[in-house]
Amino acid sequence: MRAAVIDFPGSNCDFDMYYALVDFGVDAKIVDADQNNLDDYDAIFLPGGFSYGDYLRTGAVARFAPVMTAVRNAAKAGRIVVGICNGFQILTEAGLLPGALRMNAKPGFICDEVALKIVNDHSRFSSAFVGNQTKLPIAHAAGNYYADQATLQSMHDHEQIILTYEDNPNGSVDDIAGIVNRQGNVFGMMPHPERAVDPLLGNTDGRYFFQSILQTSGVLN
Ligand SMILES: NC(=O)CC[C@H](N)C(=O)O
Repeated sequence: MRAAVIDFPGSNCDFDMYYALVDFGVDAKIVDADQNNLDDYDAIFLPGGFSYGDYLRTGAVARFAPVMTAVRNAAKAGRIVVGICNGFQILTEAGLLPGALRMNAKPGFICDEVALKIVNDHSRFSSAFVGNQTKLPIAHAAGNYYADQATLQSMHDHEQIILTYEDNPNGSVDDIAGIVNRQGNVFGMMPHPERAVDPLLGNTDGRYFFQSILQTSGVLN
């Protein structure tokens, strides 16, 4: 699998994502947000961070970066597009995922490890998780997911909610931590699987996320 990890000015999880992918044998490259061609890649990862300093609203500037036209085309073509934390915020701002990420209900940056429920265990991003519970790190000030009632109903109906918080840390509606688009190829979540891939990091549950993508893409058994 060839994967692009997009480096926006202010991204700070690009190397974590890059190393996690390389560790799984993925042919990963870090691609600058000024690039406008992603034709060479099977999967595109928008990493965490503070793109463009989180001005004017987190993800609101990044959605206009030159690379986003190529990200949209990849999404439309059914290729895998993943947004982690700031990447999730960018994908909602770009309209590639429904809803929005608002400031945490209790204002402040939360850096913690949280318990999560796997609500949908047969998506391309969650099929390798064992059981329906996991624990992953979070690190955000704007993780408060919001969507209106009609959107939420449609997401429930189409099994687009993949992960929820056991103990909601940020005020997200319906405890939502991670969602997929209707077509099943664009995914966003606030927790950081790339920070939980090695025993040295104290948690290896993030490996199930990468295994899910690679197994459902036919790269791993
Ligand atoms: N870890 C991150 O990606 C941070 C996300 C975002 N800038 C926030 O604070 O909400």
